[in-house]
Amino acid sequence: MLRSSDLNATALPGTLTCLIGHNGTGKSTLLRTIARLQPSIDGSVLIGDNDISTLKPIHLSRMLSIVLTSRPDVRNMTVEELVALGRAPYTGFWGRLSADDRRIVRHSIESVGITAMAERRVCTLSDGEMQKVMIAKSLAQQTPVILLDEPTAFLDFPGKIDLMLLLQRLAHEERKTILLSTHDLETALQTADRLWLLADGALHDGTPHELADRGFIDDYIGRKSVKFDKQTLSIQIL
Ligand SMILES: Nc1ncnc2c1ncn2[C@@H]1O[C@H](COP(=O)(O)OP(=O)(O)OP(=O)(O)O)[C@@H](O)[C@H]1O
Repeated sequence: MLRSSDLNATALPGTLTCLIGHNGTGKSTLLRTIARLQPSIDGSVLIGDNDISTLKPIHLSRMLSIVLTSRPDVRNMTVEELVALGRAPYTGFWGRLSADDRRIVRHSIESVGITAMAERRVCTLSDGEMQKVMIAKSLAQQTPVILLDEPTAFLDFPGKIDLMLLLQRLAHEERKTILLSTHDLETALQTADRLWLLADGALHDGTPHELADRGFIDDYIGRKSVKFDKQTLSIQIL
């Protein structure tokens, strides 16, 4: 849950929430603030009953993981080794993996369908493959909350659909709270359980149909040459 004087929104377990808004409205800033990568100017972020500003880093890293668009500088690692870094909050100073840690890493790799590339070097991966690896790392971290900043930005159209359906499945089947920012409005409308729409300094929180019915999607598109169908949540350029 997010609270401040102007913004108040909740992302729930078992749901995929998409954060949308025009360029520069503050999506990345909001995600980075929720993940405590930058200090909050105002308001508070609660995970369950815990205000994240009061949590020790080790506890926060067991509750929340974030997948950013930047590639980690670990080009010589294998995919499996990188995913295993997700176990860091549990493995202590030396980072030694137990049999249970290894099982969790393998399961995370299988969950995102990248078993065939487990032995590949990270530097050989495409952007889309890298996104899946970072999601597997996040799964290995076993956090109830996963944040992703524009995970579909560099993917081709089928890749975007695959990734959104993967995140939807992880939210629904593994009861994760998944919050991601995206500019892919139509894909978000079709796959998200809820939307957080940042516009005019406010955050509108609701299901895609609720926000569509309240006129927020039309306002966000803001073009007479674009027809938005509230029933099917589809967009047509006239
Ligand atoms: N390090 C920074 N220093 C100063 N201003 C910043 C910094 N980072 C972002 N901003 C500004 O804060 C505002 C929000 O930026 P942010 O990157 O959060 O937006 P965004 O919604 O993610 O944008 P986009 O969709 O273009 O990625 C913008 O006006 C941006 O210029």
